Amino acid sequence: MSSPEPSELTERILKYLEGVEQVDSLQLAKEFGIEHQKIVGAVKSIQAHGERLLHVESVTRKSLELTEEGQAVAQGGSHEANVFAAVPEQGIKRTELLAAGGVSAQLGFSKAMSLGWLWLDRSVQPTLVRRKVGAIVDEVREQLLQLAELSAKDVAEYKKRKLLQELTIKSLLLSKGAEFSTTLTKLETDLTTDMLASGQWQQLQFKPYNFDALGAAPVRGQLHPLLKVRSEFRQIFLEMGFSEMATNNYVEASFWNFDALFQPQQHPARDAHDTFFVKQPAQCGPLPEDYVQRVATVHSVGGYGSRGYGYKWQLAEAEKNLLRTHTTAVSARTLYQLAKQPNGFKPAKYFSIDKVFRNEALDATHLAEFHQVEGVIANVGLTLGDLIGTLHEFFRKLGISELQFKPTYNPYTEPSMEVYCYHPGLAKWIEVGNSGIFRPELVLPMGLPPDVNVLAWGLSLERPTMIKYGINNIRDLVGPKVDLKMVEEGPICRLDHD
Ligand SMILES: N[C@@H](Cc1ccccc1)C(=O)O
Repeated sequence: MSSPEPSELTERILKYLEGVEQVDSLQLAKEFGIEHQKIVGAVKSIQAHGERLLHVESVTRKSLELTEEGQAVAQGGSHEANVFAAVPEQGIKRTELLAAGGVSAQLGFSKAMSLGWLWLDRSVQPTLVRRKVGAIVDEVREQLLQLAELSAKDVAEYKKRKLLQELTIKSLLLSKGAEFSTTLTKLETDLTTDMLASGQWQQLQFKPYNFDALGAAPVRGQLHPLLKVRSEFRQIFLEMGFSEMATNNYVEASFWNFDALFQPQQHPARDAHDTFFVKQPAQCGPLPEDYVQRVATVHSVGGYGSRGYGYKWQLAEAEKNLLRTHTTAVSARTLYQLAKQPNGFKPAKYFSIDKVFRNEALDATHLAEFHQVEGVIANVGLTLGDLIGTLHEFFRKLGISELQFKPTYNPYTEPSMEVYCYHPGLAKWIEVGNSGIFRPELVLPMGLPPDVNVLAWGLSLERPTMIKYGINNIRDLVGPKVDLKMVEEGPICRLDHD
């Protein structure tokens, strides 16, 4: 289809109208070979020149059309006629008759039976389908070929059989107005100082304001999907009464990242393969001495009912600066602060969502930096049941209601559980988090009362974001290869929480 300039089209429409009484916009579209929508647009712009040029009336018509199946029947015959035609003189086994034709053959067979065209000969084994009449008239086909002559009852019947459909067609009926003309004066869109000074404005015609027009989209910043999902998580924690921990330090002492969490100094995770150690400053500032002493003791000789690891704990190892490998380092410092409150212990619920760093092999789902979401609850007498209940509530707010737990090992929690959820899209259980109850070797040296238990769980922010935004490769979400259009046009995130 050609698409002439809009102004060309408006004049073409007016010229056409000059020679006729009236014309329908659909008819024009057909004659000009142009999309109907374009004709409607051109009529609208003619109307902008005033109401007296062109008379426009909206018309709505209903029209009957064959559906795809209806067209097939009109061309190749009805299902029942085709089934009839497929029955040979000597009869045919029913299964054989129906084998090729699928659903339509089934349908055609029952129709042909009820019309009395076919009968079942049970005097032979196996039963045969035979013709009951010599010849038939395919009325359905004939009627579909002559839609105009259908009775209302037939129309209803064929609509039910999905052979016919009724369409509503809207168009514009055009005729000449009182001030009809085949040429349009160009309408001015701006009133200039020149027009005012020369007095020319008095002769000019101005285009009316279009208050319905959409304005130009303002240029604005856009939040990255990770930030959008982060604010949803934050909202959920806040609704559950958690307060946010201060995570604004990527550099952490090994002490808080590992030692305070009862991870022995020879633990493989501390190895330079997994951890980015900081060269400068390589050592952290002063650590709380008496607490460090209690941590040293519990690692080397035990205490609080534990035998410890039985190795020589070294301060120099704990003082090494690193990029934190998990947000649990922040949880450790926050719990130590909680234990030190001058007015005694008060129950607390904390959360954090921030960046962590690991020296890992990079692939489609792993980068050297990512975000963790972590929740911590400290209260008297908490149990594993409380942890499971809280996880159910937390994940339900994320729109995940089916959870399973699998025992696992973390140096800092006992018992520890991996959290799995059923992903209906992937039709399998996927791991969504890790959790546990902090060990006595961790909370007691901090100074928390012995009857207080601390529950905690963690998950990554990237994984739910990738699932939510349908991103398969983490490099499409983070890093230099990210398509900024994805960020600009990405929808807001709504987790289905209640
Ligand atoms: N720190 C753990 C997550 C976790 C947090 C709290 C309790 C248990 C596990 C991780 O990095 O995977």
